[in-house]
Parts: sequence; C-alpha cells; structure tokens
Amino acid sequence: MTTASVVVHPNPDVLAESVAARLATRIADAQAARGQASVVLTGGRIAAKFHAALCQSPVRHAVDWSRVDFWWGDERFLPTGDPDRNETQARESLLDHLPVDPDRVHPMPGSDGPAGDDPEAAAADYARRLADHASGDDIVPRFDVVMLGVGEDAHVASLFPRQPATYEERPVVGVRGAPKPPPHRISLTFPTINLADEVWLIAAGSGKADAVALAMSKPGPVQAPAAGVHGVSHTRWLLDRAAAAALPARFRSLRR
Ligand SMILES: O=C1O[C@H](COP(=O)(O)O)[C@@H](O)[C@H](O)[C@H]1O
Repeated sequence: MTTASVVVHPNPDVLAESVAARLATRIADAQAARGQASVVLTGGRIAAKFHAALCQSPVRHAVDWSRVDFWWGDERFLPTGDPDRNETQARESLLDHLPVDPDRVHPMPGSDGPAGDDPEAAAADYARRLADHASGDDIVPRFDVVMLGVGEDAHVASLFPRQPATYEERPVVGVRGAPKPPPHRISLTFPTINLADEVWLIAAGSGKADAVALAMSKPGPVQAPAAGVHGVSHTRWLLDRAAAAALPARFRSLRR
C-alpha cells in the first residue's frame, strides 16, 4: 500500500540538509538491500541547495557512489554544457564532487546530441536508454527515488499545467512551448515517474505556497501536475515553512 507524508522544515537551509541526509540514507538502504541504487535528479534552485548540502554531509560516506545510477526527471533542451541545463548544474553542484561511476550518469540528450535539435527524437533516445536499464518486461527502471522540484504553477519535471505532455503515455516526452524558458524541454512522464519506489516533492519559499496547497487539494494532474505523481511505496512532500504556508493547519506540524 502506498503512503504519503508531509514534513515541514523551519527554513530552506534545514530543508536542504534534511533532503541531503535522507537521500544518502535512502541510497545506502537500497544498496544494503540490492547492492545498488537508482535516483532521479531534479533541476531548479532547491536542487542546487541540497546538492551542496549533500557534498558536505557526513552521511555521504554511508553511500558507495560508484554503485548509484543517476537519471534526470527533465532537461532544458539546450546544447551540452549550457549553464542552464539541469545536467550542467547537477554536475557542478553534486556529481563532480562525488566518486560516481561516469557510466552510471545518464543525462538527457542535449540539442547538439546525436538525435539533433528535435526534442521528440531526443526523448525517444532517452526512452531507449531507460529501456536498456529496465528489468524483465519493464520499459523503464523502477527508481528508488524520484526527486521533483515544484514550480510556482504546480509543474513538476517539465510537465506543465494543461500541456499535452500531461496526457502522455510514452515514458519520455519532448516538450515544445513550455511556459517557462527555455521552451524546448525533455521530461519523464507520469507513467514513468509513478513506477518509482518513492517520489519526493521538494519546495521552498513563499512563491511555491499556492502551488503546494493546490496540488495537495487533489485537483486533476492536468491542472496541477504535482498532484499527479506518487511513489509506489511512498510519496514525500519536503517543504520549508514558507512553501507550506497555505496548507491547512493539520499539515503544518512545525510551529516556530
Ligand atoms: O525549470 C525547471 O524548474 C523546476 C522548478 O525550479 P525552481 O527553481 O522553481 O525550484 C525544476 O523542478 C525543473 O527540474 C526545472 O527544469
């Protein structure tokens, strides 16, 4: 049975430390059980903060980083190395500082990649890479953790409200006309994200408060994509107090 939880932290720094420690612990648990782990990284501002926290966290020593597969939930479809790519930012803030296995780092293609400047073709390339790492009859790996930032409009990954990608049944989708720059993106879709063991929605700041409250009021996933994701075992909302400010009082356990 799937479960859900909401944890409210006093500020973005504590949120980042908490996410970093949780992630290292979750990976260590997966490695203890299966010898390896797979995580899906998010982009955005809160990712940069918890990446930095993880690089300093003592708990990072509980993980064998060479036995972790790193995937991305979405990518801004720009040339490799562009500073606005989620991959570039994750390498600079996290992966370049840990002893990861380069063969286990799976960035989404850039617009200068083998599929060319076509986000749909690049998405199909990434779907093939996911299929190559899936088990049995699955077409994507069953990730241990998918981490997702939450946009002010309640988007997650590059699944934006009322956009065609929110209806997509293929595992990865090319996005054109995203309301947040850049307009061309690649994203995992709901069916792929929702096969993960755990899904973590991470949000900080007052700008996210309405989106978090909307998503948790159980609207449809087309209206609020953050409402359309869940882990097979657990869905975790990890918030700072400002992002939780519009939630009903019962969710705001922290009162300091
Ligand atoms: O563009 C994106 O934005 C979201 C949210 O970013 P934030 O800076 O508002 O936290 C992010 O989750 C997504 O991965 C990224 O491509």
